[in-house]
Amino acid sequence: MTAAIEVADLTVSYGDVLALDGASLSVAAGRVTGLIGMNGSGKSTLFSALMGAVRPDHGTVRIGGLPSSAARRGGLVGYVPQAEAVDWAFPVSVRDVVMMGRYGRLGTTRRAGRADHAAVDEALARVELTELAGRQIGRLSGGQKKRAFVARGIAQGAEVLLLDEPFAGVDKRSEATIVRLLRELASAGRTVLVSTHDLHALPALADEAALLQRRVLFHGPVGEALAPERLALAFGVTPVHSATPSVTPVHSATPSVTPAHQATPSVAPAHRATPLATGEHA
Ligand SMILES: Nc1ncnc2c1ncn2[C@@H]1O[C@H](COP(=O)(O)OP(=O)(O)OP(=O)(O)O)[C@@H](O)[C@H]1O
Repeated sequence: MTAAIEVADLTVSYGDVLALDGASLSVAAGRVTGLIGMNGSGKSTLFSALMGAVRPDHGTVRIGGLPSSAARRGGLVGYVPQAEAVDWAFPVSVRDVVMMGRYGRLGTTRRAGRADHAAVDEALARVELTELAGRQIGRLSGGQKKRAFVARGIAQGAEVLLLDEPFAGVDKRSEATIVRLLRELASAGRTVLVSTHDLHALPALADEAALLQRRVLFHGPVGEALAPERLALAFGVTPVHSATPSVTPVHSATPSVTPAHQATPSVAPAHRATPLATGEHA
Protein backbone atom coordinates (compact mmCIF):
# COMPACT_ATOMS: atom_id res chain seq x y z
CA MET A 1 0.00 0.00 0.00
CA THR A 2 1.21 3.52 -0.81
CA ALA A 3 2.39 5.40 2.27
CA ALA A 4 0.50 8.62 2.99
CA ILE A 5 3.81 10.43 3.47
CA GLU A 6 6.99 9.14 1.91
CA VAL A 7 10.21 11.09 2.35
CA ALA A 8 13.31 9.50 0.88
CA ASP A 9 16.87 10.63 1.48
CA LEU A 10 15.85 14.29 1.67
CA THR A 11 18.56 16.92 1.81
CA VAL A 12 17.69 20.62 2.03
CA SER A 13 20.12 23.45 2.59
CA TYR A 14 19.86 27.22 2.91
CA GLY A 15 23.09 28.52 1.47
CA ASP A 16 25.72 26.74 3.49
CA VAL A 17 23.32 25.69 6.29
CA LEU A 18 22.39 22.06 5.98
CA ALA A 19 18.85 21.83 7.43
CA LEU A 20 18.04 18.26 6.39
CA ASP A 21 20.70 15.73 5.56
CA GLY A 22 19.36 12.53 4.06
CA ALA A 23 16.08 12.39 6.03
CA SER A 24 13.79 9.44 5.27
CA LEU A 25 10.35 8.86 6.73
CA SER A 26 7.40 6.72 5.74
CA VAL A 27 4.05 7.34 7.44
CA ALA A 28 1.02 5.13 6.91
CA ALA A 29 -2.48 6.60 6.59
CA GLY A 30 -4.66 6.72 9.67
CA ARG A 31 -1.87 7.48 12.14
CA VAL A 32 -0.91 10.43 14.28
CA THR A 33 2.86 10.82 14.21
CA GLY A 34 4.79 13.16 16.48
CA LEU A 35 7.83 14.88 15.00
CA ILE A 36 10.33 15.49 17.74
CA GLY A 37 13.62 17.34 17.61
CA MET A 38 15.48 20.18 19.19
CA ASN A 39 15.43 23.72 17.87
CA GLY A 40 17.00 23.83 14.45
CA SER A 41 16.72 20.07 13.87
CA GLY A 42 14.82 20.64 10.62
CA LYS A 43 11.16 20.14 11.60
CA SER A 44 9.81 23.27 9.88
CA THR A 45 12.02 22.59 6.89
CA LEU A 46 10.54 19.11 6.61
CA PHE A 47 7.03 20.64 6.66
CA SER A 48 8.06 23.14 3.99
CA ALA A 49 9.35 20.27 1.86
CA LEU A 50 6.13 18.30 2.41
CA MET A 51 4.21 21.32 1.10
CA GLY A 52 6.51 21.70 -1.86
CA ALA A 53 7.62 25.08 -0.57
CA VAL A 54 11.38 24.41 -0.58
CA ARG A 55 13.39 22.80 -3.31
CA PRO A 56 15.38 19.82 -2.05
CA ASP A 57 19.04 19.51 -2.96
CA HIS A 58 18.49 15.81 -3.10
CA GLY A 59 15.84 13.20 -2.38
CA THR A 60 12.09 12.96 -2.90
CA VAL A 61 8.83 13.74 -1.12
CA ARG A 62 5.56 12.04 -1.96
CA ILE A 63 2.13 12.60 -0.47
CA GLY A 64 -0.36 9.88 -1.27
CA GLY A 65 1.99 8.83 -4.04
CA LEU A 66 2.08 12.32 -5.62
CA PRO A 67 4.89 14.87 -5.70
CA SER A 68 4.31 17.42 -2.93
CA SER A 69 3.41 20.34 -5.21
CA ALA A 70 0.75 18.28 -7.01
CA ALA A 71 -0.58 17.02 -3.68
CA ARG A 72 -0.89 20.55 -2.39
CA ARG A 73 -2.61 21.78 -5.53
CA GLY A 74 -5.04 18.89 -5.20
CA GLY A 75 -5.86 19.95 -1.63
CA LEU A 76 -4.44 16.75 -0.15
CA VAL A 77 -2.30 18.57 2.40
CA GLY A 78 -3.60 20.85 5.12
CA TYR A 79 -1.20 22.95 7.14
CA VAL A 80 -1.47 24.50 10.59
CA PRO A 81 1.44 26.97 10.77
CA GLN A 82 3.47 28.10 13.74
CA ALA A 83 1.78 31.14 15.26
CA GLU A 84 4.72 33.36 14.31
CA ALA A 85 4.23 32.58 10.63
CA VAL A 86 0.81 34.24 10.45
CA ASP A 87 -0.09 37.91 10.02
CA TRP A 88 -2.80 38.11 12.66
CA ALA A 89 -3.73 41.69 11.71
CA PHE A 90 -5.06 40.51 8.35
CA PRO A 91 -8.69 41.70 8.23
CA VAL A 92 -10.48 38.37 7.92
CA SER A 93 -12.88 36.60 10.23
CA VAL A 94 -12.47 33.13 11.70
CA ARG A 95 -15.08 31.96 9.22
CA ASP A 96 -13.11 33.45 6.29
CA VAL A 97 -10.00 31.58 7.42
CA VAL A 98 -11.89 28.29 7.54
CA MET A 99 -13.45 29.04 4.14
CA MET A 100 -9.92 29.31 2.70
CA GLY A 101 -9.82 25.54 3.05
CA ARG A 102 -12.51 25.41 0.35
CA TYR A 103 -10.75 27.69 -2.17
CA GLY A 104 -9.23 24.81 -4.09
CA ARG A 105 -12.73 23.41 -4.68
CA LEU A 106 -14.51 26.57 -5.77
CA GLY A 107 -15.48 26.56 -9.41
CA THR A 108 -14.69 29.21 -11.98
CA THR A 109 -17.07 31.68 -10.31
CA ARG A 110 -14.89 31.46 -7.17
CA ARG A 111 -18.15 31.64 -5.23
CA ALA A 112 -18.76 29.49 -2.18
CA GLY A 113 -21.84 27.32 -2.60
CA ARG A 114 -24.10 25.58 -0.14
CA ALA A 115 -21.76 22.60 0.28
CA ASP A 116 -18.85 24.94 1.05
CA HIS A 117 -20.82 26.82 3.70
CA ALA A 118 -22.00 23.55 5.20
CA ALA A 119 -18.43 22.20 5.34
CA VAL A 120 -17.26 25.40 7.04
CA ASP A 121 -20.13 25.28 9.56
CA GLU A 122 -19.33 21.68 10.39
CA ALA A 123 -15.60 22.34 10.77
CA LEU A 124 -16.27 25.34 13.03
CA ALA A 125 -18.56 23.20 15.19
CA ARG A 126 -15.96 20.45 15.45
CA VAL A 127 -13.36 22.85 16.83
CA GLU A 128 -15.96 24.56 19.03
CA LEU A 129 -15.62 27.97 17.39
CA THR A 130 -19.13 28.44 16.01
CA GLU A 131 -19.84 31.32 18.36
CA LEU A 132 -16.63 33.15 17.43
CA ALA A 133 -16.99 32.67 13.67
CA GLY A 134 -17.52 36.36 12.95
CA ARG A 135 -14.58 37.60 14.98
CA GLN A 136 -11.39 38.93 13.34
CA ILE A 137 -8.85 36.10 13.44
CA GLY A 138 -6.27 38.08 15.42
CA ARG A 139 -8.75 38.62 18.24
CA LEU A 140 -8.71 35.00 19.36
CA SER A 141 -6.63 33.36 22.06
CA GLY A 142 -3.59 31.31 20.99
CA GLY A 143 -5.50 28.06 21.34
CA GLN A 144 -8.54 29.36 19.48
CA LYS A 145 -6.32 30.50 16.60
CA LYS A 146 -4.87 27.01 16.33
CA ARG A 147 -8.34 25.52 16.37
CA ALA A 148 -9.36 27.87 13.54
CA PHE A 149 -6.50 26.58 11.40
CA VAL A 150 -7.33 22.97 12.26
CA ALA A 151 -10.88 23.76 11.11
CA ARG A 152 -9.47 25.09 7.83
CA GLY A 153 -7.76 21.71 7.28
CA ILE A 154 -10.98 19.88 8.14
CA ALA A 155 -13.06 22.03 5.78
CA GLN A 156 -10.47 21.43 3.09
CA GLY A 157 -10.94 17.68 3.51
CA ALA A 158 -7.15 17.29 3.58
CA GLU A 159 -5.96 13.71 3.65
CA VAL A 160 -2.72 14.73 5.33
CA LEU A 161 -2.64 17.32 8.07
CA LEU A 162 0.66 18.94 9.08
CA LEU A 163 0.78 20.85 12.37
CA ASP A 164 3.83 22.88 13.35
CA GLU A 165 3.96 23.28 17.14
CA PRO A 166 0.19 23.34 17.66
CA PHE A 167 0.46 23.37 21.45
CA ALA A 168 2.85 26.29 21.86
CA GLY A 169 1.10 29.03 23.85
CA VAL A 170 -2.14 27.06 23.89
CA ASP A 171 -4.53 26.72 26.83
CA LYS A 172 -5.41 23.28 28.18
CA ARG A 173 -8.94 23.28 26.78
CA SER A 174 -7.71 24.01 23.27
CA GLU A 175 -4.96 21.43 23.63
CA ALA A 176 -7.49 18.79 24.68
CA THR A 177 -9.83 19.75 21.82
CA ILE A 178 -7.02 19.59 19.28
CA VAL A 179 -5.74 16.23 20.57
CA ARG A 180 -9.26 14.78 20.47
CA LEU A 181 -9.84 16.09 16.94
CA LEU A 182 -6.54 14.81 15.61
CA ARG A 183 -7.28 11.37 17.05
CA GLU A 184 -10.74 11.42 15.44
CA LEU A 185 -9.30 12.47 12.08
CA ALA A 186 -6.74 9.66 12.22
CA SER A 187 -9.45 7.15 13.15
CA ALA A 188 -11.32 8.29 10.05
CA GLY A 189 -8.24 7.47 7.94
CA ARG A 190 -6.50 10.85 7.78
CA THR A 191 -2.77 11.16 8.34
CA VAL A 192 -1.50 13.61 10.92
CA LEU A 193 2.08 14.76 11.41
CA VAL A 194 2.61 17.05 14.40
CA SER A 195 5.82 18.72 15.50
CA THR A 196 5.90 19.37 19.21
CA HIS A 197 8.26 20.08 22.05
CA ASP A 198 5.65 18.85 24.48
CA LEU A 199 6.77 15.30 25.16
CA HIS A 200 4.29 14.96 28.01
CA ALA A 201 1.42 15.32 25.55
CA LEU A 202 2.86 12.78 23.16
CA PRO A 203 1.49 9.47 24.51
CA ALA A 204 -2.09 10.78 24.47
CA LEU A 205 -1.63 12.40 21.09
CA ALA A 206 0.40 10.15 18.86
CA ASP A 207 0.58 6.53 17.77
CA GLU A 208 4.20 6.88 16.79
CA ALA A 209 7.02 9.37 16.86
CA ALA A 210 9.92 10.29 14.63
CA LEU A 211 13.05 11.76 16.17
CA LEU A 212 14.69 14.26 13.87
CA GLN A 213 18.19 15.66 13.92
CA ARG A 214 18.64 16.70 10.30
CA ARG A 215 17.86 13.07 9.52
CA VAL A 216 15.33 10.72 11.09
CA LEU A 217 17.20 8.97 13.90
CA PHE A 218 14.28 6.83 14.99
CA HIS A 219 10.71 6.25 13.93
CA GLY A 220 8.47 3.90 15.85
CA PRO A 221 6.02 3.57 18.74
CA VAL A 222 5.86 6.56 21.08
CA GLY A 223 6.94 4.51 24.09
CA GLU A 224 10.11 3.48 22.32
CA ALA A 225 10.82 6.97 20.99
CA LEU A 226 10.60 8.36 24.51
CA ALA A 227 13.19 5.95 25.88
CA PRO A 228 15.84 8.11 27.58
CA GLU A 229 18.68 6.87 25.43
CA ARG A 230 16.76 7.66 22.25
CA LEU A 231 15.82 11.14 23.42
CA ALA A 232 19.42 11.67 24.42
CA LEU A 233 20.42 10.82 20.88
CA ALA A 234 17.96 13.31 19.41
CA PHE A 235 18.72 16.07 21.88
CA GLY A 236 22.42 15.41 22.18
CA VAL A 237 22.52 15.03 25.96
CA THR A 238 23.22 12.41 28.57
CA PRO A 239 20.13 10.26 29.29
CA VAL A 240 17.99 11.36 32.21
CA HIS A 241 16.43 8.27 33.77
CA SER A 242 13.09 9.44 35.04
CA ALA A 243 9.56 8.08 34.79
CA THR A 244 8.24 11.07 32.86
CA PRO A 245 10.25 12.35 29.97
CA SER A 246 11.27 15.94 30.30
CA VAL A 247 12.62 17.91 27.45
CA THR A 248 12.56 21.28 29.12
CA PRO A 249 16.16 21.48 30.22
CA VAL A 250 17.34 20.19 26.90
CA HIS A 251 15.12 22.49 24.93
CA SER A 252 15.98 25.59 26.88
CA ALA A 253 19.66 24.69 26.64
CA THR A 254 19.53 24.81 22.88
CA PRO A 255 19.43 28.23 21.26
CA SER A 256 16.22 28.95 19.43
CA VAL A 257 16.58 29.53 15.73
CA THR A 258 12.95 30.46 15.25
CA PRO A 259 13.38 34.22 14.84
CA ALA A 260 16.02 33.74 12.16
CA HIS A 261 13.78 31.30 10.39
CA GLN A 262 10.80 33.61 10.42
CA ALA A 263 12.85 36.59 9.40
CA THR A 264 14.37 34.79 6.45
CA PRO A 265 11.85 34.40 3.69
CA SER A 266 13.54 31.65 1.72
CA VAL A 267 12.49 28.90 4.12
CA ALA A 268 8.80 29.27 3.62
CA PRO A 269 7.60 31.02 0.52
CA ALA A 270 4.21 29.55 1.41
CA HIS A 271 4.17 31.67 4.53
CA ARG A 272 4.95 34.80 2.62
CA ALA A 273 2.69 34.31 -0.35
CA THR A 274 -0.36 34.78 1.78
CA PRO A 275 -0.66 36.48 5.12
CA LEU A 276 -2.45 33.44 6.45
CA ALA A 277 0.03 30.79 5.44
CA THR A 278 -2.24 28.62 3.38
CA GLY A 279 0.73 26.96 1.78
CA GLU A 280 -1.24 26.93 -1.43
CA HIS A 281 0.51 29.49 -3.54
CA ALA A 282 4.18 28.89 -3.12
N1 LIG B 1 15.66 30.65 5.67
C1 LIG B 1 16.72 30.12 6.26
N2 LIG B 1 17.96 30.57 5.95
C2 LIG B 1 19.05 30.04 6.52
N3 LIG B 1 19.00 29.05 7.43
C3 LIG B 1 17.78 28.60 7.79
C4 LIG B 1 16.59 29.12 7.23
N4 LIG B 1 15.54 28.48 7.79
C5 LIG B 1 16.04 27.59 8.65
N5 LIG B 1 17.39 27.67 8.66
C6 LIG B 1 18.30 26.85 9.42
O1 LIG B 1 18.00 25.50 9.08
C7 LIG B 1 18.07 24.69 10.23
C8 LIG B 1 16.73 23.99 10.46
O2 LIG B 1 15.74 24.97 10.78
P1 LIG B 1 14.21 24.60 11.03
O3 LIG B 1 13.48 25.88 11.19
O4 LIG B 1 13.77 23.67 9.97
O5 LIG B 1 14.31 23.81 12.41
P2 LIG B 1 13.15 23.46 13.48
O6 LIG B 1 13.44 22.09 13.95
O7 LIG B 1 11.83 23.73 12.88
O8 LIG B 1 13.45 24.51 14.63
P3 LIG B 1 12.44 25.11 15.78
O9 LIG B 1 12.13 23.97 16.71
O10 LIG B 1 13.27 26.16 16.43
O11 LIG B 1 11.22 25.67 15.06
C9 LIG B 1 18.51 25.59 11.37
O12 LIG B 1 19.92 25.51 11.48
C10 LIG B 1 18.09 26.97 10.90
O13 LIG B 1 18.92 27.95 11.45
